[in-house]
Amino acid sequence: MLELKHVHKSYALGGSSLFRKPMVKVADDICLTLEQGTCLGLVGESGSGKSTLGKMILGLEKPDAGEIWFEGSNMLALSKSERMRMRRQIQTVFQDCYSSLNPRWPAYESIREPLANFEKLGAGEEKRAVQELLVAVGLQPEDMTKYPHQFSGGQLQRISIARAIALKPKLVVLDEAVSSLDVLIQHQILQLLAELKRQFKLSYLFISHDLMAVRSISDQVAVMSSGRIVETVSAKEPLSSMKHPVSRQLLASILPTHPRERRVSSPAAFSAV
Ligand SMILES: Nc1ncnc2c1ncn2[C@@H]1O[C@H](COP(=O)(O)OP(=O)(O)OP(=O)(O)O)[C@@H](O)[C@H]1O
Repeated sequence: MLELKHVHKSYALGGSSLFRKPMVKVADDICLTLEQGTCLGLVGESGSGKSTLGKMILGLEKPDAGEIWFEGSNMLALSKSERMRMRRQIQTVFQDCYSSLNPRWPAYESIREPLANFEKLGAGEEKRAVQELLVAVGLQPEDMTKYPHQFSGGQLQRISIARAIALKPKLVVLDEAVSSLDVLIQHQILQLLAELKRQFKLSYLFISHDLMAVRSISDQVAVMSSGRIVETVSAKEPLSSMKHPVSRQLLASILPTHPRERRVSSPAAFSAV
């Protein structure tokens, strides 16, 4: 479904120098494949380039070099109208549900907006579609009249998810989508995402710094460090199959050496240890 071939991206480092600014590589020869109906987890420390990779797949950033293929088309070679058509097939959920939803809009407007942009439904059909989406994400149809400040963080993320799946996309880029939630709510949202993936035949790119959350939902896990994919493993393999020093470092941060000292940070981690 999605293939990245030798993708490169650099940013100029800040500063007021008159001379050529030094560049930082955030994607360095990235090659990745995501099969239809699966979840590819992308894990790595802060600043390793995960979000930039997600943005390039969403068309929000342009690679300096390389190709991004989606459903047999090179996304970087599409015309504007073809890109728009393709764009509806790839949706996203960001970490910060408070800023990704308009505080002045009731849930109805937030979920309806993509439908209004891309589909010409009658008012009754739109309302029915929004209500069905609310139910699909575990909320009530009546919740459509409520405003963001009337929801909890977990409920807001459910609305962001409803909005992301409103157009029945093929791929959803989930960028730290559960990171701002407390542990139990994270677990519920991960379960919801797994259920929606099955129900709506979705594929996911799940970006997180939390290795256990990534493993709990992904089929494949790619580890990123300084703009490079340093290791890709099946999520079914035991943790010990992760050999790269960066992967070991991520593991060490969640699994202290002595069992008595283990502070289980998520239900996913709990089942793994
Ligand atoms: N628009 C930009 N201009 C310049 N530098 C940028 C820009 N966007 C990101 N960067 C830099 O690129 C690097 C990678 O950022 P990115 O957000 O992709 O990493 P990340 O792995 O998602 O990190 P985090 O988990 O903290 O979000 C960082 O050093 C960041 O400061």
